[in-house]
Amino acid sequence: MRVLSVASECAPLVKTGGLADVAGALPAALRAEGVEMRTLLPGYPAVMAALGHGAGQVAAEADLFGGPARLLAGHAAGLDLLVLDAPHLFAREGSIYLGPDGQDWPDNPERFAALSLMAARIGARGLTIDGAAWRPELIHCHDWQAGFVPDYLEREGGDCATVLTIHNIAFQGLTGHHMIERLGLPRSRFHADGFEYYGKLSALKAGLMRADRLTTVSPTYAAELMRPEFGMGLDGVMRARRRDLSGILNGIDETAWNPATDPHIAEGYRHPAGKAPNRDALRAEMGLPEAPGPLCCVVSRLTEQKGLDLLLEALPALLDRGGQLALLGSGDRALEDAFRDAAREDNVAVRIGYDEALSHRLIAGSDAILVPSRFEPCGLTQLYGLRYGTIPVVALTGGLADTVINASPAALDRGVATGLQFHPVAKDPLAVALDRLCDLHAEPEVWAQMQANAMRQPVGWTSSARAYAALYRDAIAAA
Ligand SMILES: Nc1ncnc2c1ncn2[C@@H]1O[C@H](COP(=O)(O)OP(=O)(O)O[C@H]2O[C@H](CO)[C@@H](O)[C@H](O)[C@H]2O)[C@@H](O)[C@H]1O
Repeated sequence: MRVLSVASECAPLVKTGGLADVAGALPAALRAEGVEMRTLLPGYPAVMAALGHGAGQVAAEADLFGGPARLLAGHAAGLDLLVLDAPHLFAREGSIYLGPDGQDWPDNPERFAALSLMAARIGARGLTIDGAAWRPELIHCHDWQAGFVPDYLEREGGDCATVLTIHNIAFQGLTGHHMIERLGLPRSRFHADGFEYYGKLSALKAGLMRADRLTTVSPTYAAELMRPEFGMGLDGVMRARRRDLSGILNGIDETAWNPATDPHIAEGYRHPAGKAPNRDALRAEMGLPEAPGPLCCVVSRLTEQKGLDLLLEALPALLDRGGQLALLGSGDRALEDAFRDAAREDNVAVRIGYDEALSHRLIAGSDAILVPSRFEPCGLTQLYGLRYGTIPVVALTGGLADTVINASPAALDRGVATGLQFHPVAKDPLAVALDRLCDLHAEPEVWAQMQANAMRQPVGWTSSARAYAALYRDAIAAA
C-alpha cells in the first residue's frame, strides 16, 4: 500500500509540537503493516539541511504562488521524504509559522496551499523516483495545513483516497474569501457545505467536508469534537460526518523514550527504584532542595489549551504538602512571566524555552507529571510519564481520559491504577487531585504498584498502526 503523508512539521527534522512526533513516527510504525509511506514536507532550512546533497529533483513548477519551486526526493532520519523546495515560501529563519513580530506569516495561506497543491499533483500524476514510478493510493493529510488537498486533488483530476487527521481543531487555517481565486480554489464551494466558515475561507473545514475519512488522535476527542464546547464552531460538521470519523490513539517512539537506554538521563533504569538517582540529578540541575512530597514536572507549550494557569492557582495544594514543581515550557508571554514569578518559591523551578534533552531528564527524574489541559486531543507527555514510571495527573478529557487509569478505590483495589484524573477542569478539582497525589505518594506500597502498572502499560504504536492500516485499506477500497 503506497501512502503519501502530508504534514507541516515532522520530528526529528522540524518540530513545534506533538504533530511532528506523530508525523515522524507513523512511517516506521506502518512499515510493519505493509504500508510504504513517503512524507511530503515544506523545504524549511532545517529540512533542506537534513536532506543534504543526496536528494534528487523529481518535479518542478515555474510559478508556485509567486516563485519557482522544485520537488526533491531523498532520505533523512530514517524517513523517505518528498520536500517542496520553494525558497520564496519556506527559506526563512525563525519559527515555521510565525514571523519576527510573533504573528502568523502573512502568506501562510499560500505557503500551505502550495504544500497541499503539490500533494494533489503527486496524487494525480505520480512521480518517477530512482527510476521507478511511484503514485500514492492514499493521501494522509495532517491538520489544516493539508486541508485543501482533496479540493486540489479534484481540480487536478486525481482519484486516490484521502484521510484527514485532526491533531487540534483550534487551528483552522482561516483567511479572507478574497484569497479563493489567489489559491486557485473554486468559488462554487464557498458555502456552508463547502469551505466557507462564518464568511471566511477555512482550510480545515475544506478537508473535513471533502476527505474520504476523518480521524483524530483519541476516541474520546472524536466524541468531544461533536459537542459545541469542543468543536470550535465545527461540531456540526463533525456530527454530519460522524460515520466517517474515528479516533485512533497516538503512540510514542519507544526507542527515543526508553528509560533503560535513554542517553539524556543520569542513569538508565528498568524498575521504578531506578528513578532515585535521576531525581537527585534533576534536583541538582534545577536547583531544588530535598523535599518529602512528590516532585512534579510539566513539559508543555504554554497556551490556554494546556490549563497551566489553573496549575498556578492550585500550586499551594502541592507545595503545602512538601511537593515540588519543575516546569519546562514556552509560549504565551503572560504565562512565561507568571511561571518565572512562581519560581521565586524554593520548591518551584522553571525553565522557559524548548529543550528536548531536559524534557527527558524531567520525566525520568520526577515522581509525577501534570497535564491539566482544558482539551487534549491525545497528549504525548502523559504517555512518556507512564513509560518512565512517572505518575500522570491529568484532566479527564480527550486522550488523557483514554490513556490514564484513575486511582479510584475500585482501580486501587484491583491493582490497575496508573495515575490520577480530575474533572471538571478547574482550579479546585486540580487542587484536590494534587492533595490526593500527596496522599498516594505517602503510601509506598500503593505508589510502587501504580508505578509498576504505569511502566507496563502499552504506549507504543503497534495497535494504532494496525488501526491506521485497516482504515487506509477501507478508504482505498471505497474510493
Ligand atoms: N519546552 C519544551 N521542550 C521540549 N519539548 C517540548 C516542550 N514543549 C513541548 N514539548 C514536546 O512537544 C510535544 C507536545 O506534544 P503534545 O501531544 O503533548 O501536545 P501538542 O499540543 O503540541 O500536540 C497536538 O497534537 C498531538 C499529536 O497528535 C496531540 O497528542 C495533542 O493532544 C495535540 O494538542 C511532546 O513531545 C513534548 O515533550
